[in-house]
Amino acid sequence: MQNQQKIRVAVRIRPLLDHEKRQGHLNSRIDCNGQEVIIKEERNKKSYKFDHVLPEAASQEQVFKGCEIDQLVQSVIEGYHVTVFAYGQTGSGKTYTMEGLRDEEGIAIKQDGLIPKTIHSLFNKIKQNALQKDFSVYCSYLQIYNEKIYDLLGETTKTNFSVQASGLKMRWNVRDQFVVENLFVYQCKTAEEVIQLFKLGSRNRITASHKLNFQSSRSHSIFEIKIESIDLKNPDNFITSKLELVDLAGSERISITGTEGRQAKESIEINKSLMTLRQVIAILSDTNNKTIPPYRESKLTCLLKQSIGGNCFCLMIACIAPLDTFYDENVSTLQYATKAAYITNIPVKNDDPKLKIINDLKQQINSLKLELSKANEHIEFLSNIVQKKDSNQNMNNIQTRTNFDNLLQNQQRLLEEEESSDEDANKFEYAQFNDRLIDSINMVRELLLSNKEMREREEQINQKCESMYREIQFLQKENFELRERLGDPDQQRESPQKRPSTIKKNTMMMEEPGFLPEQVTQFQRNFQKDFRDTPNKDYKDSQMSMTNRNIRAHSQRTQGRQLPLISTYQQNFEEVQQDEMTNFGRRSLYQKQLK
Ligand SMILES: Nc1ncnc2c1ncn2[C@@H]1O[C@H](COP(=O)(O)OP(=O)(O)OP(=O)(O)O)[C@@H](O)[C@H]1O
Repeated sequence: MQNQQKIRVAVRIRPLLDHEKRQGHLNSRIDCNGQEVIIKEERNKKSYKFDHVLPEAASQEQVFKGCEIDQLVQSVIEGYHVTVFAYGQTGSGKTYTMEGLRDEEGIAIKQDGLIPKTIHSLFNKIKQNALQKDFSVYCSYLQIYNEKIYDLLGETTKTNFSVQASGLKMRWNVRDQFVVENLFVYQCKTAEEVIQLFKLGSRNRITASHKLNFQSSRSHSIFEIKIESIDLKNPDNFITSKLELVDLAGSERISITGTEGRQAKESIEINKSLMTLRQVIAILSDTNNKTIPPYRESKLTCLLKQSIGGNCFCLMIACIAPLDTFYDENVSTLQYATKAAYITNIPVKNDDPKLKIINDLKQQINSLKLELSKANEHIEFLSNIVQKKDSNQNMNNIQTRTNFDNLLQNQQRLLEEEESSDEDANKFEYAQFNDRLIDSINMVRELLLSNKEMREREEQINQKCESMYREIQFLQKENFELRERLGDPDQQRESPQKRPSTIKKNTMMMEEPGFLPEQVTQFQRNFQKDFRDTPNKDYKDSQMSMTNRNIRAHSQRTQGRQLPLISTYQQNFEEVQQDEMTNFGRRSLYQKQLK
């Protein structure tokens, strides 16, 4: 039975700010009681129930405890993906809730929000589990600004957008996930290192001032903490999980915020992506609606695909600025929060998929070995029976011969007297013994045969296992080389911003440039298929040897290929794609010639 989990929803109502009070704003329409948020409007009295409701007076600590974030951190430690995201209109307190109170430079300095508290909680739990597991922690931080993805810990700074003007690419991977390419990932040993990185990235995040918020986030941000854990007792037990902490940009009405020009364009992009998010939430919350959620329509929903309707534990924090003037926005936020609470996720433990297969195969091998040893025992047992019968018969023969002289006369007499009846009895006994012997031999034969089959199966599994180990080794080597390679530009670049010394890893996604043996076999099979009906054998042979030559040349070329520098990676990747296109073109040509 799969572990189904509804998205948990918390609503936080922020207090009226001093300047709002001075301007005469009031809250006469929104209140809360226990787990309920109450709309006090005369004609439209309504209450909404949520998992957690945090009233105006709730401190940051109370929000952290009230939302049971500690439990979510425990799930990450156990190997589940977790997402916490803040949602609400502009100025409703999302950044305050997630990061804390910001200073003028836009860095959270006081009243730590959920992100710093969660980081501390995570490292406390790592410490508690240190005797059972070895943990590694990696962080990355990105923002989606004007529908482009930027690395907040990479080259980009607020003033320097030319480096990543086109934004980072996103691609779909084999595990059914969207991943961002070339995103910097930093290994961190302590909570302080993670918080330092987080602050560094927050400083790079784009903010602007408008009528509703003097430090409004103009981008959606995703701070990701990836945890790898290895069981110390059983090192094959390798688990990776991630904790995503998301601060969305707030929806805004341009007529109220008074934004113009660049900021107005930002507002449009923010509203567009939030609209897609709302569509996804609406579709997923309605079990009768069979429409496919439009995840692909915005970068935000692509990256939140696993979190909303996927395999994560997810907490949504809906933020409310309870001013009467925001009545419509607040009702809309409450409605979407209610819908989100109907969405079912299926969290799964993230064992490494390759190791999972290897472990399964190992289990199969063990059970086959067990069966084999049982079968061997059977064979031995039956062989013993057959041998015993043989020796018994021999013994009988010897005895008969030894006593033959003594018994001869008596037997002769008895034989003469009862010749016919004795002969019948002996014949019957002999036939019975014969039958049993044949049965036993057949059984032994069957067992030998199944023994042989099992041996072959074991052999196959071993081979599969070996090839997977080889593949893992190859991937590890490639990963190591990438890390090494990424180390260089990092050291060479003189960054004005200090990063922790443990910066080690980069998730730059590399496509395998050479052919895998399976691909070669498949390619040759395709070739055979294409030329199956070609009458001209010489032509077929020459094409076949040309194909083989190309494959050999390609693999020599790609094996000797230097791994590309980050800057030339894209170019090399296109070159590999070009190679593959050429092969594809060649095959199409063969097919045309054939026709
Ligand atoms: N619970 C709270 N207590 C006191 N002040 C708060 C609270 N929540 C928010 N604020 C203040 O309200 C203002 C707006 O908050 P914040 O910037 O977090 O909103 P936001 O939802 O992130 O807005 P945007 O979407 O525009 O980025 C800030 O000055 C913040 O300090």
